[in-house]
Amino acid sequence: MAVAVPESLKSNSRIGGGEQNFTVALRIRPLTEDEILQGAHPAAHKVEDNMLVLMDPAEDPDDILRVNRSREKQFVFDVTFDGNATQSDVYESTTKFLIDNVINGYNATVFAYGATGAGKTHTMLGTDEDPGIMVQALNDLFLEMERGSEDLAYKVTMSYLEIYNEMIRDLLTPSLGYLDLREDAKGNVQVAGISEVSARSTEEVMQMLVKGNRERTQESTAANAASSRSHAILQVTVQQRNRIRTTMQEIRTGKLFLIDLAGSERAANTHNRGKRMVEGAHINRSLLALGNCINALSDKNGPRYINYRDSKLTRLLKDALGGNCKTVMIAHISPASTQFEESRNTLVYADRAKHIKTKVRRNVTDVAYHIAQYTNIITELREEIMVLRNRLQDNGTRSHANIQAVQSEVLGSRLDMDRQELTRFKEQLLTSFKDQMELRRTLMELSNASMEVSLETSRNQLIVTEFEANQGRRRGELSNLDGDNRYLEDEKALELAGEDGRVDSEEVRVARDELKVLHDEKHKTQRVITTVQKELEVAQSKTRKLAEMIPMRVSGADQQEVVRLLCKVHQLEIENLESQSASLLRDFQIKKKDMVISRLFNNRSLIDDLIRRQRDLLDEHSVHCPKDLEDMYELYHQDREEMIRNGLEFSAISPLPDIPKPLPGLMYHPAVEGNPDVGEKVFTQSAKSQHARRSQVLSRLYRNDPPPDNGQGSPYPPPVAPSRQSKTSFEDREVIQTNTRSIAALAAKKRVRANGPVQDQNKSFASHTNPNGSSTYRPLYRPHPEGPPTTVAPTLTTSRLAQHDQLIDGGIAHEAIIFSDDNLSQNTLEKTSVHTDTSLPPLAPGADLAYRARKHDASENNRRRVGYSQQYAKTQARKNVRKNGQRYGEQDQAKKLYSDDNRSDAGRKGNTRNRYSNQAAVNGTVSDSSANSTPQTNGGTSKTSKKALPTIPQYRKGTISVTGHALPK
Ligand SMILES: Nc1ncnc2c1ncn2[C@@H]1O[C@H](COP(=O)(O)OP(=O)(O)OP(=O)(O)O)[C@@H](O)[C@H]1O
Repeated sequence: MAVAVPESLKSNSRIGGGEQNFTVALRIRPLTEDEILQGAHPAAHKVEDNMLVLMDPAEDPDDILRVNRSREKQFVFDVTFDGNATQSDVYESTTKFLIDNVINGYNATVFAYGATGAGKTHTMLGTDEDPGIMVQALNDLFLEMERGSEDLAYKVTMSYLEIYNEMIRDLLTPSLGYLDLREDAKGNVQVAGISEVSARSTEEVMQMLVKGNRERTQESTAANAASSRSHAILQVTVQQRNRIRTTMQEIRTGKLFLIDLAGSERAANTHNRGKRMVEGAHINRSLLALGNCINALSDKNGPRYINYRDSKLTRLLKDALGGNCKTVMIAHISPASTQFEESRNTLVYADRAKHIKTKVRRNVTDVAYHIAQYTNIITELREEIMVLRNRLQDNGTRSHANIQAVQSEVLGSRLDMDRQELTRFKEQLLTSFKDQMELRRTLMELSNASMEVSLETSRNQLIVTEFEANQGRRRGELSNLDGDNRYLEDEKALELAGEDGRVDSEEVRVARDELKVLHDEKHKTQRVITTVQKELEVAQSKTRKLAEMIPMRVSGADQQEVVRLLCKVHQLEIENLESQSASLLRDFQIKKKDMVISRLFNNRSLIDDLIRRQRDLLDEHSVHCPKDLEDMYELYHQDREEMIRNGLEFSAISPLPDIPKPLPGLMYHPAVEGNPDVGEKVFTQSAKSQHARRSQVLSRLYRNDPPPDNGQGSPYPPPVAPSRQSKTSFEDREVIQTNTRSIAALAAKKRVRANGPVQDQNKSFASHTNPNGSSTYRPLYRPHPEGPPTTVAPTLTTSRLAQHDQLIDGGIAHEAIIFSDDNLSQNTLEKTSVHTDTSLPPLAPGADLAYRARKHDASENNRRRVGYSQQYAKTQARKNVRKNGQRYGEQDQAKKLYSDDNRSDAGRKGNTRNRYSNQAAVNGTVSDSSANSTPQTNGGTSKTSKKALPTIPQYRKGTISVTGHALPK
């Protein structure tokens, strides 16, 4: 049955000092079998937790003297236990709260009081199976100390003694005999020589307790089979001190006294005799002294003299009874009616004890160490410092290791983050690079498409302008026809004319339609290019920002190196793409230059026609030709002859018109008019005189100086208008340019001859010598994709080849071509005389590869460039030599060729046509326009001769080709 802690005990249970009342508890044991056999009945009854009623079993209703007295007596204590209370209940309510007080330096006493056989030993000592207060208190004490602060150190000592017949005996060391009580100057009573045994655990205390109990004097009496014949006192001293040593150290000393008193006994009940009776007398005397002390201490009139000295028991319990101690008295009674008197006496004593007050204070000793002790203290402190240092070092090492572990962990996580971030950045960067490259590639393809459109546009424009130029020629020729023939031709023209009056061939119509489509395509492509360029700028900006941000976000050197390499790879990809783009651009430029060359040749052809027509008009109308014009005619003839002599005849491509000889009286000497020999003499003047004359002409032309007097009094031509001057200058520059080309072409021809067949040296050309002595080279251009393989290939004369190469690779002329190409206006093109032949023969298989090989053979190109450079140097040297008036064999040869050519001409009119016809017949022209015609071998104004006009470059889908000529067998 659990017993609640009474309110009165709660104040005592608090840790602290001050005046405190005795705590009195009452325990009523159960009836024993003997008592029941004796017919006893319960006389004591617990009526409440703190109250009992004692019934007087001897009440006699007939006793008149006691009639007015109450049969029952009520007692109130702090707590009351009956026979149902357990050992634990009693301990919890009476003793447990004292443990903390003792540990903190307060004294406490628990003693069991009562008659013999009332159950004191049972409460205090108990049994092994049902331990009493001593065991439980010591057990709790050690547990509390273990739970105490680490800064506090405890020392527990115990002594166990008995007072038997007023003699003190050490139960732990019984051999010590009887011990005396001594009192120091402060009045503290101590047992001299008693052994104080240190205990470190509850087990040690229990072992000592068991050992001491074995030594305790117990005898069998009539009242108790195992009656304690002595007072047993267990003293447990707890010293508490701080672990930190200082010069002044506080030591708290708490003492716990657990006392099992011997029971008072009445001799009548115990039937003791002899020794037992003596023992009983001592017991009763000491208990009487205790009772007296209690009576004195509990006097309501205030404290009076307390005679502790009447017994050793009271002397030892001096502090417990009236001093510095928290005291708990557990009174024990038997409920048996047969023990009524003993029980009543006990209750009366206990009731008095309730009024006893004690003054409790903490037992604190401040220890001041002597200097002599300081050495030990210092040594101890040093040892402690060393221990602490080692501990710190261990902790430090552990901490250092921990820091390293944490650092490595942080580093690892950072590296992981870096790695993850790098992966993310890498993906972003690669995506950005990929987008950028896609855009660049798209831009390149669009640029290429734009170039293709441009080329295709030029090709169609060429077709149109050529056609229109031919129409112009034809109109001019018609104007020369007589009436009937003109009528017939007009009828034919009307038949061919469309609704708009324009006479377009099918090819021209297609070309015009394509031009419209190409015009739209050009603008459309340009718009797309603009859009893609903007997208590329955005992508570049994004990539730039990413590339700038990544090094700041990625800390590792390796990671940064990875990013740098990625950027480098991207840069290389860009360069690769740019080189591809540049290659495409070069191809495009070459194609455009080829086209420009073609246009220039056509332009030259137109100019030749113009000159011829003008000359015809001059002849027909016998117009006086000014001296400077005659000079220009002369220069024109010289250049032409030189080209012919050097194999730069344009007959196969753009034949020179049959220029009429200069009019007599101007260019020629009057004395030799009509005499070809004399005429020849004119052209066989010395190179020096030729050069001087040429220089004069050029000088005049460039400075627009007035022509010199011809000595015949002929008037100077009227002053040339600025526009006219300009035109003349342009034409003159053309002449100069042509002359320059001639020199380069001559050099090229010589080089070709020196190197043997071009096909061997240069895989792109096959050469053969034409019957007229000029070399014709067949370029191995790309085969027409729609045509079957054939042995027929287009041809290119040596002069064309040389001009082509020279223009492509040579200095000023090269640049001039580029600029003239870029600045070539539509009007200019329309004015250009072009002849086309749509029946291109397919090329031989592999020709394309050969052409490409030539284009991309850098070493070959370099070699050729070196050759051109050398040739250019030679040309310059020749010019210098000419300036010095030296004569060259080539000029003689040119004159001879020119003379031969003139002699073979049937006449000025139609001479050109004859030459075209002859050339076509020799070369076996197979153009559509001439395929069904019969080649003319003699002069005349036949239509066939017109159709056999010189071949010109023909462009197809951006690929250069040349109107074909059958290779000579
Ligand atoms: N609360 C109890 N419950 C059961 N039995 C008890 C109780 N108290 C005492 N007894 C029994 O009563 C008998 C006497 O008890 P105990 O020896 O403890 O008395 P005592 O007061 O110590 O006597 P004495 O003064 O002679 O030593 C014992 O046999 C004991 O087992």
